[in-house]
Amino acid sequence: MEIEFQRVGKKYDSGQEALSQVSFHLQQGEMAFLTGHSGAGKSTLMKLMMMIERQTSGQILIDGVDLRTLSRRAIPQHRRRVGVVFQNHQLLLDRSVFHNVALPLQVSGADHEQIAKRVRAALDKVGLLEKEKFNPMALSGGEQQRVGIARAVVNKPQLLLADEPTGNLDPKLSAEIMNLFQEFNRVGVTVLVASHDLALVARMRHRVLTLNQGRMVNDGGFA
Ligand SMILES: Nc1ncnc2c1ncn2[C@@H]1O[C@H](COP(=O)(O)OP(=O)(O)OP(=O)(O)O)[C@@H](O)[C@H]1O
Repeated sequence: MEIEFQRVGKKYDSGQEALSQVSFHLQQGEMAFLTGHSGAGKSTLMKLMMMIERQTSGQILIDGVDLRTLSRRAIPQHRRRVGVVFQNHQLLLDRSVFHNVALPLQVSGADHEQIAKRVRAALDKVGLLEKEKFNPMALSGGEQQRVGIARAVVNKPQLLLADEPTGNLDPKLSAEIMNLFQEFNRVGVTVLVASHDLALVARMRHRVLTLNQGRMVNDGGFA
């Protein structure tokens, strides 16, 4: 998936201007990091890409299509093409690892056999195939995060967004999670990872986008 922001602004109803005049272009198949202080606008930028929030100025083009021109019906279709990973992974604790990963497929109406195949393929990619019957509470923090990643990729998204995916993890586990994102990127998925961890971001040697008080202050260089 290819993404282009053209002078995008987002002002919340509260009056808070979270983004202003943000322009950048992510090529199909590119991987980049998004950094910036707390409140700089990282989550807002990702919410605009998922159409959870709408920009108040400027244009967002996804594969050349202006998001404002999408019909109401096209919005869920768009969201299915985007996989999202959060820091607090938001797993459901009343169901197994398997059923957590299966959720996005159930929403999109796939049959049982197909669901089982896709869920196991996703769990295999994150190295958790043998834990499919476990309750998420019985897993370590790093494993829980990998379940969240399996769930994000089970629909084979063309864009993977991760908002502070390593926030609670130690450096070794954080590096493992970043390597996983890199593997998805290697097979053609466009990946954008928001992270506070500048040392980790620098080690990954990808493009770095930096927000400061809602403005893009650095694009292209390494952290
Ligand atoms: N729903 C909302 N309503 C009003 N203001 C909001 C809303 N969401 C975010 N903001 C404000 O917009 C600004 C940017 O917030 P955002 O969550 O995008 O930053 P962030 O860079 O992701 O921060 P963090 O790293 O702390 O998650 C902040 O000032 C925040 O308080």
